[in-house]
Amino acid sequence: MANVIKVTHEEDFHKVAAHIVASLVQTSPRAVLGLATGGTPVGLYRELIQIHKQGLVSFAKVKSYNLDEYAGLPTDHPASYRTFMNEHLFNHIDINLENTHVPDGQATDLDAECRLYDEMLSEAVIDLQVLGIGHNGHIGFNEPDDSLNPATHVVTLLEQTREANSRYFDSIDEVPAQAITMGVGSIMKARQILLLVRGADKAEIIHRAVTGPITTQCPASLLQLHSNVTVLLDAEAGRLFQ
Ligand SMILES: N[C@@H]1[C@@H](O)[C@H](O)[C@@H](COP(=O)(O)O)O[C@@H]1O
Repeated sequence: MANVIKVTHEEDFHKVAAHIVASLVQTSPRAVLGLATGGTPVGLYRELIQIHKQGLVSFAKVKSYNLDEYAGLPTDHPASYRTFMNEHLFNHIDINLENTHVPDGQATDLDAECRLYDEMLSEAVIDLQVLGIGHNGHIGFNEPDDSLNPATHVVTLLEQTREANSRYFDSIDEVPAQAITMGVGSIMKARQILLLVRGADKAEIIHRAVTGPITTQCPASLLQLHSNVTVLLDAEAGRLFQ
């Protein structure tokens, strides 16, 4: 059973998330972080930058692995996840960019890139994996399906996922059809998972993921099998939890 934390005030959401990440890095300066993109963790990253600027935490020895990246998008495209991470976090803290890893969506051989990413992951145990959730229960870009691939793989994005992410592009036609994502096996291997969920539109899916059946049709429900998951909810996303 996940540890579910529901916060009342929106600003506390980001502060609580940042406290969890920063405390880990303070006690384990060589921590390995699994990082996520999307709108939800932006406040967490903003708070971490603040805490870093106050001199309370250093990321100099931290390593990071991101969950996913669009296929075929230039690394410096404004909507690439590499750009997102650089702009929202890495460029503002003392992390060594060489210690940050985001799958290379521009690789000519995407399957080879997936194998390479898995090799890197196999050499590093993720201490804390930050996750968001898609409206259909996806984690990373692991979309609902009859079966799930445990390893890093190329995925064809569902239309609703492209639609949800089209806000970062000029139009939905520009959203890549495919992405590279860490698999659920790699996510489940993390020592600790912090699942961040905000907004009324996520209330039903997160309730289903935490309390409903464990099914590949809701990839986040597999997290019920992990022994150290914290689900952080804002008031709206936590509407269906007592
Ligand atoms: N690949 C990312 C996911 O990692 C993220 O969790 C999801 C939700 O994003 P948001 O937080 O913007 O709702 O968006 C994308 O699909």
